[in-house]
Amino acid sequence: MEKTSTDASPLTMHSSEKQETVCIFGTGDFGRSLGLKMLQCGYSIVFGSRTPGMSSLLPSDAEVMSYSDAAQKSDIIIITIHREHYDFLTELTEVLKGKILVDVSNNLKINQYPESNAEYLAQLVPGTHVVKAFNTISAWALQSGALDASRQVFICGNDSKAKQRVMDVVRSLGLTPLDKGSLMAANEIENYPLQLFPMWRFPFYLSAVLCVFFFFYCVIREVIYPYVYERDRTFRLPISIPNRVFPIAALTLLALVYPGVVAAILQLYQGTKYRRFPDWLDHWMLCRKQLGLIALGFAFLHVLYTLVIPIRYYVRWTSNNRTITQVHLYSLVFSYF
Ligand SMILES: NC(=O)C1=CN([C@@H]2O[C@H](COP(=O)(O)OP(=O)(O)OC[C@H]3O[C@@H](n4cnc5c(N)ncnc54)[C@H](OP(=O)(O)O)[C@@H]3O)[C@@H](O)[C@H]2O)C=CC1
Ligand SMILES: [Fe+3]
Repeated sequence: MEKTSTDASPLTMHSSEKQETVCIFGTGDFGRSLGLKMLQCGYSIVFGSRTPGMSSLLPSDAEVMSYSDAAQKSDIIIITIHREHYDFLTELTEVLKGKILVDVSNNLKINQYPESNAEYLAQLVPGTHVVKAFNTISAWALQSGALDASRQVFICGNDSKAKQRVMDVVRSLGLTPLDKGSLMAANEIENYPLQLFPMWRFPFYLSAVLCVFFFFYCVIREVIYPYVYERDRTFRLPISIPNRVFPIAALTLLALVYPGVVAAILQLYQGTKYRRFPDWLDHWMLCRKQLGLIALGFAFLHVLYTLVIPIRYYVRWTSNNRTITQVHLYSLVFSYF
């Protein structure tokens, strides 16, 4: 296969000073994207591959060689290979001794394996310093530069020096490292990309409960209670009542955007601000933005519904007007005869 190249001139100002060599195992989607980004940031990249001569679409400035040759070129090796194919790394135990192995892998299911991929890698290749990183960054985002919302890179590992070096690499790529502690945290970090909008779940359930509660409250107050008066209820159920529910939900959610008061009371009660908040408060603090956005959504719906109601009144007015005109006309005609 012909080798296609991608231009990768360094983007960083001090790129000429850096030129540290980093090895990337695997020439798949993620390996290629990360390699290109690192080249642009001034690193020298050596790819390890099963088929060095066949690798296509790799940046032209990068070297490609066999896994064992590539491993000798750097003491940081980023393993962009799926966990199922890690077995062959045992053959490289000697070459990899003392090196920093960066595990970027993700799984297809939450808690797919008994141990995390990073811990499995550490058991498979003893004598190495395994650091978990980059798994929450997608190859697409690296390529397109669409990293605005996901600049955070969770990092964990048992060797603090190794972790620091990986954090330096992360920083130099314009990303933000977030130290999650020892390799025991790898399981949590690996499950993270599999959780669909984790911070939206609580605000979503809360707003659903609020809506249902106030909807039934309004139905009891405005439909069941005045039932005896036989009023027109067709318009109330889908329009008037939701339009009353939306602002209540919006204001309640907006009030919940400020858990800081609860946190401050708790700190006063505990007499210190250095103790960890309980999990429920921690989670509440973390999903403030989502609560605010849902509140905004409800406020928007309230505006829409409020605009719809006068239209309904206008339609009723015109139909009433037409009926009254016709009644007048008929009474005139009958009075004539
Ligand atoms: N794609 C993404 O957006 C992200 C991927 N990741 C993780 O990065 C890792 C790589 O993902 P991705 O690049 O998408 O996967 P690909 O399938 O595109 O690439 C995997 C690479 O692994 C190498 N490899 C080594 N041994 C084997 C083997 N026995 N069978 C097949 N391939 C082998 C191959 O490189 P070669 O042929 O050169 O040996 C292959 O190109 C995964 O662990 C994934 O979870 C993490 C975050 C995001
Ligand atoms: Fe209003």
